[in-house]
Amino acid sequence: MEQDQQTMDEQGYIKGEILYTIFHNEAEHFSIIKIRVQDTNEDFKEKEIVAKGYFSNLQEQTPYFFYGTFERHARFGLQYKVSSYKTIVPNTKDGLVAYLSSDLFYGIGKKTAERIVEHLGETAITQILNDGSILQGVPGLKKETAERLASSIQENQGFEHIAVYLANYGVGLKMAQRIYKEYKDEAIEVLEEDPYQYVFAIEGFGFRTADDIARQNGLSMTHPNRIGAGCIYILQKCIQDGHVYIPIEFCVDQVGELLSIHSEEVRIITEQMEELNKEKKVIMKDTKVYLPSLYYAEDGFAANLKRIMEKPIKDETPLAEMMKITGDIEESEVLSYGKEQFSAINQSLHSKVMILTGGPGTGKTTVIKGILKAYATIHDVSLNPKDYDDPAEFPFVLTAPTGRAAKRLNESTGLPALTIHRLLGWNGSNGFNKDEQEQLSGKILIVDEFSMVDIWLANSLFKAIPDEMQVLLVGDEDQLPSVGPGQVLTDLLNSKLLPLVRLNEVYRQKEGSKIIQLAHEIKNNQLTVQSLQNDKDFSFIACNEHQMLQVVTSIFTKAKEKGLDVKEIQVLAPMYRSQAGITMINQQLQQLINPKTKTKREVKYHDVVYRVGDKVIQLVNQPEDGVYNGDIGEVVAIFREEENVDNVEQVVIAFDDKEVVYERNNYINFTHAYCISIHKSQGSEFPIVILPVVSTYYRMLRKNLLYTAITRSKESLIICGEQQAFLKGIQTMDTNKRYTSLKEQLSGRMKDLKMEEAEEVDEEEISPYDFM
Ligand SMILES: Nc1ncnc2c1ncn2[C@@H]1O[C@H](COP(=O)(O)OP(=O)(O)OP(=O)(O)O)[C@@H](O)[C@H]1O
Repeated sequence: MEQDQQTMDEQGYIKGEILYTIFHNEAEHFSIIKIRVQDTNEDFKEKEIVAKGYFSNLQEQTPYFFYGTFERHARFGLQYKVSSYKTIVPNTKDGLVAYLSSDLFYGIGKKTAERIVEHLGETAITQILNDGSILQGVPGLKKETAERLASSIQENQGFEHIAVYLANYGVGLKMAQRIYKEYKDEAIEVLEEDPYQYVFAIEGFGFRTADDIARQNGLSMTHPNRIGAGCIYILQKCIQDGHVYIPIEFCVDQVGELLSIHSEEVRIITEQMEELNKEKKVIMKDTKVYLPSLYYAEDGFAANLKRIMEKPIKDETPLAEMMKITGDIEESEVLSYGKEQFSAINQSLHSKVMILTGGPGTGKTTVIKGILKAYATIHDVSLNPKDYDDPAEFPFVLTAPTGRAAKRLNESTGLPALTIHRLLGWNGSNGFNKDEQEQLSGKILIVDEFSMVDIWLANSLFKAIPDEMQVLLVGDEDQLPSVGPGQVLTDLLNSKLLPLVRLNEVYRQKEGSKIIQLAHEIKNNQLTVQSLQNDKDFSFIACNEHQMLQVVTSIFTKAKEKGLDVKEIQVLAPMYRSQAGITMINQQLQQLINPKTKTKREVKYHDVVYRVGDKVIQLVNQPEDGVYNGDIGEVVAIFREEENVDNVEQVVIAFDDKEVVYERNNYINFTHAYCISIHKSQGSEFPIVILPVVSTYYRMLRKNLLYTAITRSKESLIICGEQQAFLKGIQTMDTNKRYTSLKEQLSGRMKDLKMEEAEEVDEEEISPYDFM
């Protein structure tokens, strides 16, 4: 403590009492306070100063040392920005009695405080901090009260002590709060012995900061903790690029580079990786290294897929009967299935697990509806959930990875469809309610937009599928892979282990859709400049990066003049930065569509203004509130702190069927959605899409990205930008290979499993018409 004091005294400080609190945010522990200055080593002569910082449990009329720096605020003038602080524990008997009987310590009145001070003397606090049980000897003090007081004193002083200590390493108060919450009294010990732990346990704690602290504490360049942390850090970073594993050699190189370890010493890295492997902190297999959660996710998914496939379907419906059944459906739907579509219906009803893939407008939804109806006829079951007394008896389970995709599935089939998270019952940090112990009920599971499902979610879903359940995985293989690690759909297709029907024939094109034509030309590498001629549902507006905002604005202005609902129009762009990036487009469109008015409430968060009426998008899964990454909503209310019982500022966002309340520390979970990223648009469709494409996006312009963007539009597509950039983009393949080993895992496991028809189905010989 004394040493801390010395180091801190070299820093600027203000000693003083809090007069009153000007602002306090409970969620972030952020406060702005007015201080009466008692002493300072700063060049400051005033009697009072406004200070701000992240504090825990500050008490008015209690003296503190505040360490920090002066800052001039544009509106509020000179302020003291506090980087750490500590209570000045009184050293007189009267002061101690006042301190112990203050609001800080519940249940201690003046009389009890006097007895404590009487018994322990002026050094009472130091004695209690050293050994809380010393309070047990205070006459008349109940054991419970003594224990509670000891832990409150330790808690209060503990945080300040740690904050002061961390400040020596340049770690601010906000981070200190997070560290203290996680490690409590062990924070300093961890910091001295293995600060790298913070990188993995504390959000926002950088590897470089931990490394600097470790080096200051004399940890050698090749210390096992340093190298181990470097490995885990590199593996975690690689997950962000979608990898499930990375080659050991690559990992060693990356760790060497991160830690500046010379090539002659790389042996030390390999040895430490083997150590981590023994401790099961990483998994090394052949030439690959994984984080355990990913290794076991792939392994678990493969094992569960095998388990499900091992139970074949008992009843076979003869082909002639299938023809008859589908013929009846065709009549009721007033269409006739194409050969591939019939194949898909027939094959899926005879396969335990099947994949259905195809581009836009090839009839995936039409086929799903056909499968549901045919299943209902074959098994003589109702498609109406209300006809079942026990909901668990309802045979059809429909799901999709995003809220919007699930909603579309529900609208197109008329059956209940949930997000995978809701289907499995997300229960917060502990995972899902449905798992291998408590599996899903139902007979046939249809998962739409399967290309978006990462290996973690695929594993969780397949765990919960009972042996007898039939599974149909539906997705478009040409779309972007999942945001999370893995490429489950692609790996399953490449493994050639599952029956597959690929729909190639386009039906919507027959209705004259240029959008679908473009999508298929991109997919088949056939698009030329001529394809970009304007049509009734497509236009290409030539402009450069600097004209983009003006062009997008004028499209919206014209749409408004024509009386179109601007909410129907969605701008999709590949990146946030640039003159024509998502951030600038959003700012511009907010001004046009939802401008500032005297009455409309707004809040500012990190330089972005959110206003009632703003269109916003959810950026992360928040299953506890039923909102998911990619859901689009509208700000419907903003409450000031004094206007609600929780005394915190709140933004309320309405999504399709629910309203979600966000407090300031969660504002990071949403952003404006006048323009959204193409990645976030996966699984959603919009009536009108505006797609800016300019050469400044060059690094992002890839075939699957542009294909995904174009296939989001249902009625109308407007591309604005440079033709050359667009043409170059659709010819650029995504070369960012993802390291995954699902294909190998599957072929290893399935060797001994007698496969059903695993080839792509081709029923050239038969046609439904033969039976009609
Ligand atoms: N056999 C068919 N005969 C006539 N029209 C069809 C046929 N199959 C599909 N369609 C029509 O083609 C359009 C696209 O079909 P559907 O929505 O099922 O395709 P999709 O693959 O799900 O497309 P997307 O992925 O773009 O939603 C629909 O209007 C549908 O009614």
